[in-house]
Amino acid sequence: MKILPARQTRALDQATLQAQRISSDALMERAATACTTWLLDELQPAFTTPLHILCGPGNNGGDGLAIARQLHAAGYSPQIWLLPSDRYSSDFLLNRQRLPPQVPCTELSADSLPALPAGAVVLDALFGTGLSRPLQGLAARVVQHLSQSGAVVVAIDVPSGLFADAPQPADSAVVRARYTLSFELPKLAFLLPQNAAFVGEWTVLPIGLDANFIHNEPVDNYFVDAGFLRRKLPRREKFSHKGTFGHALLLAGSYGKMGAAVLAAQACLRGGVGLLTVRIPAAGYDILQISAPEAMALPDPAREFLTELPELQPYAAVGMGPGLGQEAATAAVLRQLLHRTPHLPLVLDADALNLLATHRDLLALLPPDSLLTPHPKEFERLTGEPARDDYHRLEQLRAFCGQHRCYCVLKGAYTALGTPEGAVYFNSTGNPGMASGGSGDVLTGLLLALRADRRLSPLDAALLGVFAHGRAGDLAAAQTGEAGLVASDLVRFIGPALQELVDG
Ligand SMILES: NC(=O)C1=CN([C@@H]2O[C@H](COP(=O)(O)OP(=O)(O)OC[C@H]3O[C@@H](n4cnc5c(N)ncnc54)[C@H](O)[C@@H]3O)[C@@H](O)[C@H]2O)[C@@H](O)CC1
Ligand SMILES: Nc1ncnc2c1ncn2[C@@H]1O[C@H](COP(=O)(O)OP(=O)(O)O)[C@@H](O)[C@H]1O
Ligand SMILES: [K+]
Repeated sequence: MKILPARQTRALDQATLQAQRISSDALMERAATACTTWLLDELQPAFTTPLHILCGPGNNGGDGLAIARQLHAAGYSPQIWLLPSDRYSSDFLLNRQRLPPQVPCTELSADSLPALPAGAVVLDALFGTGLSRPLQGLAARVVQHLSQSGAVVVAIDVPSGLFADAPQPADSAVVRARYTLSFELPKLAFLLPQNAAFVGEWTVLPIGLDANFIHNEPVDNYFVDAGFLRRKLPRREKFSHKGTFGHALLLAGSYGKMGAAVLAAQACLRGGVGLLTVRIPAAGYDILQISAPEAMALPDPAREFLTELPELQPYAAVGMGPGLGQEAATAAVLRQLLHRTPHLPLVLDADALNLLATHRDLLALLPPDSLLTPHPKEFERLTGEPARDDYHRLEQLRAFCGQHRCYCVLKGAYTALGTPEGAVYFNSTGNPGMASGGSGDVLTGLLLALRADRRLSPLDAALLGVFAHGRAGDLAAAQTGEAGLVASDLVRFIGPALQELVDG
């Protein structure tokens, strides 16, 4: 799915009205119907549940008024609270008129705020994508009142006070929603950790906005769901052989961290690689041979960490990082690797990234289309500059990928894949059970397998790998629960997660 900024959302609205020859109030009615249906199906309020709808002066408020009318028609008794204004949108006014007289409608003021008992449901329809400045005065007071209550808050389109695609000043008033119902497409703000407390659980409600417009509109940001990846992972042809899927080389492990090498190796094997060779320090030889018998072991002469780069000629892709340590001799191996692989697909993670950050001249040697997989702290080391906020970090991601012509997987709840062209793809799979040691090593191994598969472009390999890794986490968590999920469980579910994506 594409992620449209607020200004493009308005153009999408207009394009829809023209293409479908409908009036703006008909579109508002669709939006309201989608929200009402969600409320009745998902929240299933009792007829006695207190239902309050807070309406602002624009079309977001118009949505709230239309929802109130629909809830009333369904037998509920919503109460409306209006934010006074000297300018209302025409569809707000139209829906104000359409409101049955039985629906109580009160103007908000500092002395007149709804009493909100715990368990009350409040629909926040104060402001949507038309927010042009932070909330102040009465609107801010209402938001504060709301956050002090124990009410279940459902934000319509976007929590009021939250900019859909830009940071707001610290300590601005923003509604803290339990649920956010967004129309047609997700908003960038939903995907950033700094907004989690405002957005709550978000859902996209399709309202039939113009698909042609969405298709043709250039964007910087995408949300990757299973539909987005359809037909990207080719099935295995009947007469394929191990050469078809590439021979990967993994450089990983050091004394005490051989598990990282094992996890990455197992994930690479489950990721469908044709052949895998693993370069481990000599002390890791038995460990690897026993825990990943399908892989070939190529022990380094040194016992505890890597000191020599093997011959690279046989390999289709090279991965380096999990459990490496940061010895000077290992940094020299990374340097040789970068010098000798101008055309080999590379996947760099963990200590390989930390070594890049401490030997910064190496960054200039990164072959084009290299794939880096930092978590936010590793990314900060790579850029050398702490991010001011999550939006700034995204700008850093675009700049870094552009400057180094690389793909960078910035790991997190919505892992963000940056491309050399400046696009960012947000992943939709995964769960907090994956926030434990070793999950990243599994991702590295899986990505290495997909980069060794010559049938896949660098972008598709990265998108598929990140998605399947999270999906493996979701499949595993369904069995183990989130707390009980460990990285080796991810390995077991890579196969099923990939199989779901196979074309045809
Ligand atoms: N294509 C879509 O996505 C659709 C959007 N609709 C709704 O329309 C909304 C957008 O409507 P509008 O463009 O009217 O915008 P809003 O309803 O968000 O508010 C705009 C009004 O609020 C004022 N305003 C902005 N920031 C303010 C602040 N901080 N303090 C006080 N006043 C402020 C503006 O001057 C303007 O009068 C969406 O969020 C959604 O709820 C639906 O009705 C139909 C379909
Ligand atoms: N809350 C979360 N929701 C979804 N995925 C998560 C969450 N926390 C962590 N992950 C995923 O788990 C992996 C953790 O990687 P990393 O931080 O490198 O861990 P490690 O170094 O322990 O292997 C990443 O792919 C990340 O996206
Ligand atoms: K809202």
